[in-house]
Amino acid sequence: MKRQDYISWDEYFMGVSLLAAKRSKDPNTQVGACIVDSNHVILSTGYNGFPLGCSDDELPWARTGEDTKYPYVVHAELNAILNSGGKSLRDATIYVGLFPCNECAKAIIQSGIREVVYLDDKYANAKSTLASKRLLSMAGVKMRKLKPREKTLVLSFESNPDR
Ligand SMILES: O=c1[nH]c(=O)n([C@H]2C[C@H](O)[C@@H](COP(=O)(O)O)O2)cc1CO
Ligand SMILES: [Zn+2]
Repeated sequence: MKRQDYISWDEYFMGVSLLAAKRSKDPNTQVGACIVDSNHVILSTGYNGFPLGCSDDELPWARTGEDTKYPYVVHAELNAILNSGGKSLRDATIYVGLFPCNECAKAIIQSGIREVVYLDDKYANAKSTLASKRLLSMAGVKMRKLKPREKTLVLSFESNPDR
């Protein structure tokens, strides 16, 4: 008989997006994204970070004050779109830890992605999130909050038959 405790596609792709977020150097919010086609093939991943060649050690991670991260950081969703290497993203689904902002929504729509699956919506009342939802719904992009069956999923690097 087949295993019964295998993870769902949704859990798998959101899990990949959460793993990508672990690469983020942002001390406050780590976001990951995973773009998937209609055959359940992963097309790309990304996380929030500074552009290629722009050092994490020289640019600021501050949220407030004179010099903040905001003008420099590339959002996870845009990084995932740009990392797809020219593959078509038409009719794809993007899994993201955090609901996309309006700038990412524009890129999502223009790249042909048709569904956004998200976990957290902690900035639901921000202008950027409201504008994002307005754009995505006008463009007919589906938005779906993932309700995972389990709160956690443990990965182990130990060699263990039960992992
Ligand atoms: O959609 C998003 N995707 C994304 O990658 N981010 C990134 C930019 C910043 O590095 C961080 C947000 O920082 P903070 O929560 O400290 O304001 O998350 C932020 C958003 C905004 O919703
Ligand atoms: Zn964004």
